[in-house]
This record gives sequence, structure tokens and C-alpha cells, in this order.
Amino acid sequence: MTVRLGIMGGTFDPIHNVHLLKASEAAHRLGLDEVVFIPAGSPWQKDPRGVSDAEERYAMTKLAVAPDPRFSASRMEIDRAGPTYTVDTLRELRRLYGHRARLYFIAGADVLGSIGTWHEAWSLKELAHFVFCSRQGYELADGALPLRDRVTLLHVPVWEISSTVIRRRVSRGQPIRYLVPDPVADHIVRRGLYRAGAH
Ligand SMILES: Nc1ncnc2c1ncn2[C@@H]1O[C@H](COP(=O)(O)OP(=O)(O)OP(=O)(O)O)[C@@H](O)[C@H]1O
Ligand SMILES: O=C(O)c1ccc[n+]([C@@H]2O[C@H](COP(=O)([O-])O)[C@@H](O)[C@H]2O)c1
Repeated sequence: MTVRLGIMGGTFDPIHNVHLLKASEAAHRLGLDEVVFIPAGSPWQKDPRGVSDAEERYAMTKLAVAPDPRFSASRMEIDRAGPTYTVDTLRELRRLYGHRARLYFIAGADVLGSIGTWHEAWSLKELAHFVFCSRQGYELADGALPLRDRVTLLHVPVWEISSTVIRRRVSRGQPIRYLVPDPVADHIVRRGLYRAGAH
């Protein structure tokens, strides 16, 4: 039997409810059996000074996915040394699953404009199908796509939450309940993440 495996890559600093909503919607619409959430170890296109410790981001990801039996969290990228390249992750998953899985990489519409800059971008389409979900402020169109034949554009209920907004709200002492799962909000408080001056 072939497993239809969704892959949610992200910095997840922190993971929030739209990440979960997107994964759930992609699973429903594309008939995915599982979705694995993979926090990036070293997101090389982001300033490392602005990115929280990988173990904290992984811990929050694990807490967030725990209630859904379709979802899991992987340490694959945080355990890999060096800059995090999606191409390496997809190759590793291909090695692990061989022909037993079909891979679906799920991303937001903002990624459409930058995927051409990813490491070995030209080989990505050989390794996985790409699913782009609508995101406020970004066009969901395949015009400039180098991956046109391996892409699904998915309209999902749009909700403008971002990790940046969550971090800002915490630093200002504003509530984040209902924007992130409760256990993630509790973890942020317990570990003192994102407080003003914490970075
Ligand atoms: N509100 C949203 N709508 C649609 N896609 C989203 C949304 N927020 C995040 N994503 C997507 O989720 C994936 C992981 O994103 P990431 O972990 O960088 O979260 P983020 O909220 O964009 O973070 P930051 O604000 O720190 O840049 C990316 O593919 C991104 O496009
Ligand atoms: O492979 C790359 O070069 C690459 C460059 C930028 C981002 N990505 C991946 O894209 C996903 C979303 O990234 P981000 O920065 O929006 O959190 C995450 O899985 C990253 O590892 C991958």
C-alpha cells in the first residue's frame, strides 16, 4: 500500500493554529494519510539571531500535533547539521519510504515567490508534489512557478496569523489564546519565550 504523506515544513517559532488548519485542510482535500511537521533546524534564509532555539520550537510542535492522530512531529531537520535544505529532507524521506510513500510538501502562498531561491530548487519537483495554500497578501497563482506540473493550489479559509504576530503579542503582554493551541501557549509562558528583551 502506498502512504500519502504530507510534509509541513516551517520554522514554527512558534507553531500556530493556521499551520494546523492548513495541514488538516490539505489532508482532507488530497486524501493524505499522515502529515509530518518538520521544524527547520537552521533556516538559512532567516537571521539566526531572530530564531528561537530548535529544541523549544520542536517541543512546541510536538505539543501542538499531539491531539491529532494523523499528525506527528519529526526531529529530522533539527538533528541534521548545517543549513536546513528541503531537498535533503525530501531525499531522506525518499530513502526511508522508497516507493511506499507519495510525498506532498505543504506551504503557504508566500513561498511561491521564493521557492526558486531554495537550495537545488530545480530538483525539488522530482522528489515531491507541492501544495500551496492561500495566504492573505499573496497571490495564489502558478504563473511564475518552476514546478508547474507537480503543484496543487489549495484555497483554504484565510486567516492572517503569523508567528511574527504571536511573538509580538507575547512581547507586549497581549493574549495569544485561540491563536495557538493551549499547551503551546502554556509552554511559551513556562519557558519565558518571546518576552520583551528575551532575544
Ligand atoms: N497565516 C498563514 N496562512 C497561510 N500559510 C501560512 C500562514 N502562516 C504560516 N504559513 C505557512 O506555514 C509555513 C511555515 O511558516 P513559518 O513557520 O515560517 O510561519 P510564519 O507564521 O510565516 O512565521 P514568521 O512570521 O516568523 O515568518 C510556510 O509555508 C508559510 O507560508
Ligand atoms: O531548501 C531551502 O533552501 C529552503 C529555503 C527556505 C525555506 N525552506 C523551507 O520552507 C519551509 C518554510 O520556511 P519558513 O522560512 O517560511 O519557515 C521550511 O520547511 C523551510 O525549511 C527551504
